[in-house]
Amino acid sequence: MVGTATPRRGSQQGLSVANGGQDLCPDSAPPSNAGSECGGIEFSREDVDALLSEKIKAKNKFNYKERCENMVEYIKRLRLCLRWFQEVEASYMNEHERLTISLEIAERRLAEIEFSSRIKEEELSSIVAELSENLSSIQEKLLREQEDKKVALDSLVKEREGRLSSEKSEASLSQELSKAQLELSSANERMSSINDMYKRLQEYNSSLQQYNCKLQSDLNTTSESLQSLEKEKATLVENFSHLRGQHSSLQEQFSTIKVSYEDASKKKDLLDNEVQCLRGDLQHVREERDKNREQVEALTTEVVKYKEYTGRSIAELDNLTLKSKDLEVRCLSQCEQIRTLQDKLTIAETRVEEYSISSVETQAACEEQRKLINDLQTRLTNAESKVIEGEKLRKKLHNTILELKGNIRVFCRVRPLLPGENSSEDKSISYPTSMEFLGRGVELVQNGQKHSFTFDKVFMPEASQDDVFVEISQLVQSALDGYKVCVFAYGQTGSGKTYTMMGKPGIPEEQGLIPRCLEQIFQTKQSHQSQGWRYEMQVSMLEIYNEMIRDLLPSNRSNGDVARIENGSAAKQYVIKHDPNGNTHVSDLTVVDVCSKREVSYLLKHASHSRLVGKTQMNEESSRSHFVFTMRISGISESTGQQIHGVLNLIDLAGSERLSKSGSTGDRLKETQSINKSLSSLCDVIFALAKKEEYVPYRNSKLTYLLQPCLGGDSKTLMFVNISPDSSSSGESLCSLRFAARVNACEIGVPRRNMSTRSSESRLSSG
Ligand SMILES: Nc1ncnc2c1ncn2[C@@H]1O[C@H](COP(=O)(O)OP(=O)(O)OP(=O)(O)O)[C@@H](O)[C@H]1O
Repeated sequence: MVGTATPRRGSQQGLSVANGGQDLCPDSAPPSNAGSECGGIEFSREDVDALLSEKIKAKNKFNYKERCENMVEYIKRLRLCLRWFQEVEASYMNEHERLTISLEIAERRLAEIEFSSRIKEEELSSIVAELSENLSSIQEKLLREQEDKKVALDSLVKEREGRLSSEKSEASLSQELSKAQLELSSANERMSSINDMYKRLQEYNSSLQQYNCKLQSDLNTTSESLQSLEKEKATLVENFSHLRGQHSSLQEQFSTIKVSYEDASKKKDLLDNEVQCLRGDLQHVREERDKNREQVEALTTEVVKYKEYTGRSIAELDNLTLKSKDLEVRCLSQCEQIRTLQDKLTIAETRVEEYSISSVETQAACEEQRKLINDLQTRLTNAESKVIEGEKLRKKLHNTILELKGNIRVFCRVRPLLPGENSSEDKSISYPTSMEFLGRGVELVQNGQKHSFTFDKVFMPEASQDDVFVEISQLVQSALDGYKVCVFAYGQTGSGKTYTMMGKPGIPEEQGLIPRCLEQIFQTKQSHQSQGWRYEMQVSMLEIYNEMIRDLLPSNRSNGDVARIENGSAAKQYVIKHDPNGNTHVSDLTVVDVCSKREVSYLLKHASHSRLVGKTQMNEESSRSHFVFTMRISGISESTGQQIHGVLNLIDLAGSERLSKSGSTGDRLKETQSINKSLSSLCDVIFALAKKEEYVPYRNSKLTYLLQPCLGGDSKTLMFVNISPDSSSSGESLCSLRFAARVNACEIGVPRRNMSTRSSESRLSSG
């Protein structure tokens, strides 16, 4: 740009020189290199000045012609210069325009820069203000720091002093440090030993887990062997009764054989006597015959003598002949007699022989029978002792199984959908099918979230009343063995607690646990009688309604009582007491001696009519109270003098329900609140037991106080958690399942068998 602007200035001066000094031009000689200068694009002012001065110098040196030619040449050159100037001007104009545009752009940019600089300026001014503020605060800080510094200096002095003292203490600390290091090393050693112990404990833990698995498998094998033992016991008992039958029939056979043997021996004696007589007779007849023979011989010799000496008279001879004939006849008859007697004798002898053979045979048979009887008796005693041993083993195994399973066990029962409940909705309850959780797991979906639970047993809706009872029959046996047993049903209202405990009256297949337990108890009572056991049973039934106890058995009850209770006024005050043996007594409660299932069924019917039920939105016949059925069993073995005292508590709790859902008002609301309060007290007790807390709030409700020995004592307890499959109840079901899971995790005391060997019979104490 500088290069193009400079020629413009030079050309202006050049033109003025050319116009003003036209007379000068001819004098001036054109420079030898002018053409090249004009044709060049670069033409500076200095060049033009030099040209003019050359022309002035050359003014006087050339003549006019030359000057003209020079002038023409010079003009040509000037023209060229002019063209060049024009071109330069055009380019200048272009350049000018370009510059103007770029100037505009630059101006715009300048404006922008100015704007941004103004903003920046403002920012800067604010920063400056801020900085000035900072400065003032820094100055303040500085002042403060100076003050602090002073203080610090003072403290430095003090610190120095302190340092001196700390140096002293450092020495002592270093000693302590060395001690601490020693301690640290010992602690490290301890730590390593603890780590070792930890590893060992982990190993131990894994071995325990293995042991646990082994125990589980043992448990399975034990339960299998228990089952096989049960079967063996049943076959043994069968054999036993069969042997008994055989024994009695053999005894009968033996006695008939004995009688026939005695008859035979009597007959033999008679025959022996007869033979003896016959022998005597035979001897007598033989002697007579011999005598007669001798007589005949003597007579024949006499006859011969007479014949020789015919001097005798013919009459005498005839007489003698007659005599001899008579004697011969007698002799013949006697011979006949002897023959018949001999025949008789041989017959009698053969009969005697026969009888003696048969009596020997009978004796042998008798001996055999005796041996058989002895054998049977030893087998019988063996079988009896085997049965007793088997029974003992069964009890032991059963108790071991229960101990392994835990003394408080939880069974979950899901009832089927009832008519009117929505079966088309997504199912909220499912059951895992893996081998590990089969029959023990239940899964509940609530608000799209799945909750899994495991219990000792889960009964699906298809489970029958019998399937449920089979699982608890061992517990009933425990009550007969002298244990305290408690079975209770917990769950939301309408979830099937009463159905589980009582069942449907009048339909044998739908009988609940209580009637089935009674059947088992009375059947066992009957079968144990043959083993020498005698039992006494007593029952009591009560309900807890609005935190008050009501006696449900007839003798203590009248309609007036009910009215008074229902009005909440002067009701009988039943007091719950626990004795040191863990037995519970309720004062004034009716306790009835019972001998048969029929008697208890009658009492149960009476009690279920007396029980307070009401209609709620959730259940047509909702139990509004906790029902407690208690059976005390005392047994004595006549052979060993052993005594047992068992208790069976079967409890149907009132259903938990949400006030909002139940739609209760008035008295029903009061009932619901009372039910929920006692159930929450039950939860509190279970939670305290689960956490192994020192204080367990049993006394917070009548229910928990009554159940104290079952929950925290030495009894065998089973809880049923009843669940409704209806998805609209999933919230309540989740609460129930959570509570049941806590109960399942609880550890209560070891169950104790109430057994003694006193010979004197003692009556049960009545509550
Ligand atoms: N397993 C089952 N099979 C068939 N029906 C059942 C079953 N369980 C419960 N039911 C029926 O469901 C209904 C409610 O049962 P139930 O009265 O036993 O409930 P609940 O839990 O005792 O209620 P609440 O606490 O209100 O007394 C009854 O009609 C009962 O017959």
